[in-house]
Amino acid sequence: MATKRSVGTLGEADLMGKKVFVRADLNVPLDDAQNITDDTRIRASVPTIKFLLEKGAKVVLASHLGRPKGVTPKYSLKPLVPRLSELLGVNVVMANDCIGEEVEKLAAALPEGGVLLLENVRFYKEEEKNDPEFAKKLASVADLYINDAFGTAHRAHASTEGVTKFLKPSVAGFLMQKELDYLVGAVANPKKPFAAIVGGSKVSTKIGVIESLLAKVDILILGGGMIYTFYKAQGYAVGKSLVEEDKLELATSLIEKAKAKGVSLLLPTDIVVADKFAPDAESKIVPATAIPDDWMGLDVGPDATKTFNEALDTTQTIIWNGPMGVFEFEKFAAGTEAIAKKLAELTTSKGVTTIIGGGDSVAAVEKAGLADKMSHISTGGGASLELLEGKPLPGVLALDEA
Ligand SMILES: Nc1ncnc2c1ncn2[C@@H]1O[C@H](COP(=O)(O)OP(=O)(O)O)[C@@H](O)[C@H]1O
Ligand SMILES: O=C(OP(=O)(O)O)[C@H](O)COP(=O)(O)O
Repeated sequence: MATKRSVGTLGEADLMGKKVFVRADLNVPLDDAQNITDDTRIRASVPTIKFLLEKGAKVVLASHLGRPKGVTPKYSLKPLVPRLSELLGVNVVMANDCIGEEVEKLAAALPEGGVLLLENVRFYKEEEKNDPEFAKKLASVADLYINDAFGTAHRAHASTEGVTKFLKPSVAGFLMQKELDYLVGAVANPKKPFAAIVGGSKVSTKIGVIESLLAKVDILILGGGMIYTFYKAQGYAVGKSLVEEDKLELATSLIEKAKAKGVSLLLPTDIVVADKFAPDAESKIVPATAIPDDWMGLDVGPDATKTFNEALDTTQTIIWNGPMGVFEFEKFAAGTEAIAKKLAELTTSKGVTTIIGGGDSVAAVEKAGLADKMSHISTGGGASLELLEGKPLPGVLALDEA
């Protein structure tokens, strides 16, 4: 993907008094009382907005929240206003819509250094259809466009892609830039040795990532539910563990590809097995070659963790996507926690570049309280997966080149 122009190239002359349409990913989790349960994505969006406000711009801020079908009060962005205002140090004005007369009036009345938050862009089906008329209406209240919504950059929607046809320049925000620097830059030109750790539930959802990373890494560590398909492909008994019967040949071919490319592929040597899929299941540690019938593997064992740690000790760059086990159950969280701890230690004590590629691995790092110890934690699950598979993201492609 060509390098894109970043917001840092915009100066006071470009921004003073200008209305800037900022697409952020403010898709944060809310509880039943509409309280924000994790404000990471809001905090991650602040540097770009603050930069614009300091340069005297007027910010028209847009996002989606959830996957509403039409106007749905539970998916309103209104609950975000107090936290946004607090983090930005300004009183954020909220519109009841994302297009139309009221939005036009509020945008026209914005002072320099003011922020107008639009209502959920997905309240219109035209957003996800990337309808040009809708994109034109969104664009009509602003002079230029900044896309900082990395988490939504894999969607070709009106506010992430269509709007760039009507606003120039269209540039990447600081968060978008940082995500691309790590997930594209550091992965394409890693400090070597370079290791990837891939886990998660199924091999089918990670094939693209594994294949793409096999071309770049020195070490590939596999964990999570997908490993039982690899074991079965090698003729081991896997009991009641998760297996994708139609991916056995693929698993064998991935093992062969790793060999051919000289990649050290590490599968766990021992497993924590359970008698049922439940937090209170009976559990025991067994060799990977001896999973008993009627038991299922839900975590990697201590020997595997030791081997993984020794391999990781030799590296300079590590990318991690997907938990090592069912980390949501305390009894089966140790393998995932050990990876989180190891990466935190290597980042802080040895300056190793550690990149956490979105999704459940981020949740695991946060659960372990180690989020601030990693080099980069992606704010996009689906988007980071697509990037790591080598797919171009429509929301990035549409931006001006640097
Ligand atoms: N051995 C296992 N058996 C079943 N599920 C597993 C196993 N190990 C991990 N998982 C589950 O995989 C899920 C995450 O998978 P996935 O969505 O592919 O990862 P990510 O969100 O990081 O991309 C978690 O909910 C976790 O409980
Ligand atoms: O939460 C998001 O993606 P993620 O769960 O893959 O990280 C983004 O806001 C994109 O949302 P979408 O998958 O409804 O388009």
